[in-house]
Amino acid sequence: MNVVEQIYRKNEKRNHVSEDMRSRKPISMKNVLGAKGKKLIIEYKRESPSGFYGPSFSSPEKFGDYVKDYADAFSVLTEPDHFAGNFTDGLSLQKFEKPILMKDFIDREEMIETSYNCGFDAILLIADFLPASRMEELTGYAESMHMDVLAEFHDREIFDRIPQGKNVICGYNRRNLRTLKMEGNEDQVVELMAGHEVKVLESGLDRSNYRRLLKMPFDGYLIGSSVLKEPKFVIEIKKEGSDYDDERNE
Ligand SMILES: O=P(O)(O)OC[C@@H](O)[C@@H](O)c1c[nH]c2ccccc12
Repeated sequence: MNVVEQIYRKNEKRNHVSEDMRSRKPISMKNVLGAKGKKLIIEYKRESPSGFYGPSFSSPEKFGDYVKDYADAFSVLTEPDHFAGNFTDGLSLQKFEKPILMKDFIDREEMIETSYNCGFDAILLIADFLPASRMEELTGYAESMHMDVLAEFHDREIFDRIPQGKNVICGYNRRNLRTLKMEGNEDQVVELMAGHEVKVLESGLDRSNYRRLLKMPFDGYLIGSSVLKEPKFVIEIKKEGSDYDDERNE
């Protein structure tokens, strides 16, 4: 069983946050990413099973302070065992008034409630590990909580599990979460994703490929490791992305 399946199996033992700790109403990540120009979703994580460790920022708040002028949205890994995350990691980012995505292995309504109560604006649902029926149900539940969903996939064969919905953002993860290998097949999925208003490219964006990837018809780019290792790179990505500011990627 791979590490992601192990994580999902432990979900029933995850703590649930029932106290509402929000300091503001949800902000629509889909609206923010759907506006003109290339949008950056910058991610905070302390480590990952694919080998990342040692972010340049000692806390999500310090991370937010640095990237706030370049990020259009934040992403935070909250899974404790393999990413050293915590559901409360997003609280300190609310003050920046940008949408915050809870990156976790969500497969139940209770985790969406926890996400809302911990100040997040959007949740991640991974189609490679959830049946279409649960993708639909959990997307509907997030909508009832006024939250958006980043519905991501890697395996093109399961693309039809991605729901259409007014709160759905479609993401393509370049990393295969079953093997943890980076398999950037973005050229083959652009066509597939064309029916979604807001499209996000995730994982493995770095100095070797960012110019090429920014040219592609994605609205948002989810970037973690390369910026967490070298924070000033985010300034270069934002500048490169600004060359496309008058475009809306149809
Ligand atoms: O650190 P990277 O290669 O820039 O990747 C960020 C993000 O895309 C990645 O953390 C991610 C995308 N989808 C996920 C699902 C679960 C855990 C992690 C992820």
